[in-house]
Amino acid sequence: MSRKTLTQYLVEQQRNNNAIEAEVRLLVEVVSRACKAISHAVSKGALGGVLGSLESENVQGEVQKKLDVMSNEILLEANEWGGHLAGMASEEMETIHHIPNRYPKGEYLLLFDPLDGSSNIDVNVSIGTIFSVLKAPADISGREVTEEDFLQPGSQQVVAGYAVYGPQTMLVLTIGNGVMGFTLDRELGSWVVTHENMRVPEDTKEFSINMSNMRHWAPPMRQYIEDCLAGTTGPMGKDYNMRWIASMVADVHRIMTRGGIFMYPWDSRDPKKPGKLRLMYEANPMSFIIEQAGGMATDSVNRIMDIQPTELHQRVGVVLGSKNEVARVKDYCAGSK
Ligand SMILES: O=P(O)(O)OC[C@H]1O[C@](O)(COP(=O)(O)O)[C@@H](O)[C@@H]1O
Ligand SMILES: [Mg+2]
Ligand SMILES: [Mg+2]
Repeated sequence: MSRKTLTQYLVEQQRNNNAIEAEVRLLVEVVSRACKAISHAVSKGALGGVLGSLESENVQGEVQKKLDVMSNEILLEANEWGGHLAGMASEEMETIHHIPNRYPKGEYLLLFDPLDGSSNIDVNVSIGTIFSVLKAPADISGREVTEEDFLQPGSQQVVAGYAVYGPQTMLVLTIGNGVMGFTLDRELGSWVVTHENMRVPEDTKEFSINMSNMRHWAPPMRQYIEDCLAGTTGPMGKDYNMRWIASMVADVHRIMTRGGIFMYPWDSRDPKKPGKLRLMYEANPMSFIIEQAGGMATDSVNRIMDIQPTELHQRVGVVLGSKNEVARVKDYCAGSK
């Protein structure tokens, strides 16, 4: 039995289910093609000269890896030509990217973290790409797109997805009616449906957090982890396992597959920042995917997708994954434990 490809799935969603517009379908096709090209570059490693850092820093003051910049360029170039977009924004660019005037302006906005998990590139551990699609305001055809147009809460997302470049290359996608997983068939050159209707188990015994920051966390977060570590002898009454890959894409993908809770909370190293991860390129798309799979995503207390962004590169605390465990952390952080 031959399996469905991404293209067949998207056509079906457009024609039979009316779940997406033609423009969105084409946009997802273009982004997924760009992810294939990134996957190809990633897999060449040292042979393709893609490892290592550049001299440059991005807007967040982080040293850019060669692959951060290459992946950004691949996504920009692919979507300028065929993306049906009004504009793009990326973790790696200070401000928004206008679509050159010579092309008809589309109605959508694309945001991405071109290469997530940069610290894992040179050590051959899973990395990925995260993306989010928003609808531009209705008057966009008559004017230039602005940064303001992108500042929409995550609940407005039309599509979110990630590609994970691991032992297998996978694309995980939501268009707002559940979550589908596709595996890249390198012989065919196609994304093939392999994980239908992905669901996050409601309960878990596995947490994911960078434990080296423990002394910097707020007391309720420390307490929650201490209670997890106490296992069967503590208030949770169960033993927990821990995983931290340090690529959000890979950690979230594990949670999408077998459940778990992922946390990058506020910490006192840089107290003015609400968190390390970026709302528009990381937290919102992952929250949309997790919620569509039956999970929950908060900044520790509030729903991430309800946050009204005030800046393009805004940061946020992130607690997401198995619903009942995320709710438990919320109880700790809201002061009820
Ligand atoms: O190195 P730390 O502090 O554990 O942080 C790891 C986190 O940082 C990130 O790598 C940030 O993403 P970028 O690589 O896109 O900057 C997340 O993917 C990951 O969860
Ligand atoms: Mg990232
Ligand atoms: Mg990145």
